Amino acid sequence: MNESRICIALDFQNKEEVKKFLDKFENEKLYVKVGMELFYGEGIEMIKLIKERGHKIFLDLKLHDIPNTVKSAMKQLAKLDVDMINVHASGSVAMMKAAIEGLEAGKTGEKRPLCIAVTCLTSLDQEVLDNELLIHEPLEDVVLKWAQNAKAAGLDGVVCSPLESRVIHDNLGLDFLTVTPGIRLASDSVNDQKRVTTPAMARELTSSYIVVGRTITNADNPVETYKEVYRQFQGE
Ligand SMILES: O=c1ccn([C@@H]2O[C@H](COP(=O)(O)O)[C@@H](O)[C@H]2O)c(=O)[nH]1
Repeated sequence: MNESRICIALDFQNKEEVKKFLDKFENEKLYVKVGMELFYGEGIEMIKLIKERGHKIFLDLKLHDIPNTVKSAMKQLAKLDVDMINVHASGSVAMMKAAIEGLEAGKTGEKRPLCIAVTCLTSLDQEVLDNELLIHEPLEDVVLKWAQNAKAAGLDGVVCSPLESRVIHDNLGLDFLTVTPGIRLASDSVNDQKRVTTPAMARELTSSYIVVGRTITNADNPVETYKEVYRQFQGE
C-alpha cells in the first residue's frame, strides 16, 4: 500500500500508547505526525523509536518566535533528521527564511527536512478571524497570502484545510505542498475542527497530503479505518 500521502497524527500521551498503536500495523511503513503532546512528553527518544521502525515523520511543533530564536531552534531540530517540520506563517517572511537557514545549518545529510508553514488553523473560521483576531479579509485570501509569503521565504508548502488547497495550487503550482488536517469520515464527529472534508473530497480538492488523527487513532479498528481513508484518498 502506498501510504506516504496519509499522515497519521500520533496524538498520544506516551511511548507505550504509541507502540501499542503502531504494533497493530505490523510491517506497514507509515507516515506519522509527532505533535506537541507526544514530543513534550517523550522527546527525542520517541523520534528515534519511530525512525528505527522505518516510519516517516512529520514533526509538528509549529515554531513561532523571533527569527533568531527560530533559526537556532531549527538548527537543533534538523539533527533529528525528520522528514517534515513546520512553523507558523504568521511569524513573518523573515522568520520563515530564518527557519530554512537553521535547517540548512543543522542538517545531517544532503537534504534538509521539508519545511511547511501553518496558515489559518483548521479549528478557525471566518467568525474567529473577524471577531477575535480582527482579521477582516476573507479567510481564503488570508490563507493564500500566507502561502505566498511561505513560498517567497523558500518553504516547501503549507498546512491549510483541503478547502483552500485548490486555490493555493492554482496560484503557486502543484509542487507547492498542501498538507491538510481537518479530515473526517462522513460518520465522524468534527470535534474541535471547523474546516473539514472527507478524504475523498480532499483528493478532489488536490490536497498533497492529508493529516488524520482521531478518525484513525480512536477507531475500534484503526487498521481498517486507515485502509478506508486510503481507499477514499486514492479514489478507489
Ligand atoms: O491547522 C491545523 C494544524 C495542525 N493540526 C493538527 O492535525 C491533527 C488533526 O487531528 P484530528 O484528530 O484529525 O483532528 C492534530 O494533531 C492537530 O494538532 C490541525 O488539526 N489543524
